[in-house]
Amino acid sequence: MSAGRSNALRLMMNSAPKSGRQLIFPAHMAEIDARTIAGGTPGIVLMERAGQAVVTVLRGIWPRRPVLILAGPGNNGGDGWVIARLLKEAGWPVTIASDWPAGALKGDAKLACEASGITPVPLEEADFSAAPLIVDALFGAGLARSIEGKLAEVLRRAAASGGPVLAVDLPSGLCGTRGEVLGDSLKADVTVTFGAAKPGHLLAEGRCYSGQLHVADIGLDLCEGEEDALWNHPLLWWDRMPLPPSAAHKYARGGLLVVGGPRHQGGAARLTAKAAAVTGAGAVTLAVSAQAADIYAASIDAIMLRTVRDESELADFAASDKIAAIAIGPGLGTDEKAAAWLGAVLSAGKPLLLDADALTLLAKRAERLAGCPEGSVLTPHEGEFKRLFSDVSGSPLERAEEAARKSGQTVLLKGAATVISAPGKTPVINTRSSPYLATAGSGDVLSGIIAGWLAQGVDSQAAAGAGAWMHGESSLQYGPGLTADTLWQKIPNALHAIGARTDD
Ligand SMILES: NC(=O)C1=CN([C@@H]2O[C@H](COP(=O)(O)OP(=O)(O)OC[C@H]3O[C@@H](n4cnc5c(N)ncnc54)[C@H](OP(=O)(O)O)[C@@H]3O)[C@@H](O)[C@H]2O)[C@@H](O)CC1
Ligand SMILES: Nc1ncnc2c1ncn2[C@@H]1O[C@H](COP(=O)(O)OP(=O)(O)O)[C@@H](O)[C@H]1O
Ligand SMILES: [K+]
Repeated sequence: MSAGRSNALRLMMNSAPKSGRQLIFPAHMAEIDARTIAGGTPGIVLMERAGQAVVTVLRGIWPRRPVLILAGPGNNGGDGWVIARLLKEAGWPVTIASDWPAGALKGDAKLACEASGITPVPLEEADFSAAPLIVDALFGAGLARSIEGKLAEVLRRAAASGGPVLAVDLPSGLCGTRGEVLGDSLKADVTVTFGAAKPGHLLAEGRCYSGQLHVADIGLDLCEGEEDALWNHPLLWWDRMPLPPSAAHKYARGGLLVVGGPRHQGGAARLTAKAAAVTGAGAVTLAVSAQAADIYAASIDAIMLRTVRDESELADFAASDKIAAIAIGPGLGTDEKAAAWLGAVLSAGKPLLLDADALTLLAKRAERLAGCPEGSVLTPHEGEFKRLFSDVSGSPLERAEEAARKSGQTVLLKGAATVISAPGKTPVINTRSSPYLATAGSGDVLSGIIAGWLAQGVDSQAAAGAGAWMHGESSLQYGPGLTADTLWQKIPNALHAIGARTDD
């Protein structure tokens, strides 16, 4: 590793240790909890640390104000009782609403309730009229079924109060595994969770319900490598990315072939090609038919254009030494000719970035999926995913994993939270992104970034992880006004943000 690279990494290590990127399912976290207790840390000590962590975050955000704590029947409620006691000791006006007084509680939650010296009001009598700061400690990791009836009514009243909400561990009613709301839930402004974030904080409705997420270290016995998923960050892949050596020449930096389509769809492949070039592929060539060449040529400068007569000429070019990877799908079309061109690049044996129309074509002829060269990346959005893997169901995480298993390739399932799964590897969830990405053509730019890394010899999982992160980072740097045809211009900012530099 070069000195430049190691310095960049060291800087990142200081700001975000890799362990901070672990994602753990709630049921798995309960095992870690039990292991920690068996290792000599009493449960009540963990609960005390959890409560203390919440109070530290809470006091860092809000000045003293009335607090209403909703406490449930389990240990999530126990945390609520610790928070109540600590806030009361600090002189905050605290009310606790719970249908489970000390006599109805067990274990650490009972101890925490008794230690508080506070008598709860029943949930039905919780007074939200003054818009207090609401601490949601009803249910966390132990949510076992949908929230209904009286409990759902309390959550609705809390939501209607307009008071800010801090959720303890998980917003009550949010499934920590899948990110779905079970019955009802309460949107939090801030969530403080313990040990590691849960996939449910990021997936489906989880991101919106969890608000600003804080992960508190409470001394759980959590091992490196036991995570169920990883939360995307440059630390996961940056040490696998090449930096241009001083003696670089363009083909050594990676030759990428981008396959174009009909005249009227030229924009998509051009966006892919431009994004790949900015990402660092040294020589990007767009291959198009003679009929479409003038349209493509009209708005590319740094991208090379090559006209090909037919699929056999495309196959020859794809197989040449100058091509390290191939991107196909954006603007390809789905007619017979497009299918033949897809067949030509599938046989080249180079890592492929398969998106858009290429995925639709593959869905029509599923046997072709098995012929994809090793190290390829599939980037479906929800619609394409359903076409391609019609028999796969579950959360985005489960579906991406199953699709990677079935196809033997890295699958990146796009969405507000994007999931990247490679066969046999821990899946990665990307939430570094802006909703402004929901604009036509932004997926073509993502394809270009990933293909740009594939062309530089980066493995498919790292290329997809880096692609999702840089795409999102570019969108955040852009902000309002983002359109796909200018998004690629922010890619250099994303490269700078992750510390890319040369060896010098
Ligand atoms: N892991 C850690 O490291 C640490 C974890 N800590 C904390 O512990 C929390 C997990 O505690 P937990 O296991 O007691 O589960 P919790 O969320 O309180 O709920 C279980 C209770 O709720 C009930 N119930 C469930 N769903 C329901 C529904 N829909 N409607 C009605 N009732 C429902 C369920 O009833 P049952 O299903 O048994 O009938 C049971 O009584 C975790 O989130 C964190 O805050 C920290 O203290 C320390 C470190
Ligand atoms: N609400 C959102 N928040 C963050 N990213 C989003 C959101 N909606 C879409 N995206 C991202 O925008 C891109 C859209 O890609 P895609 O659906 O293929 O669009 P297109 O086909 O028009 O290029 C994906 O990378 C997706 O993850
Ligand atoms: K909660």
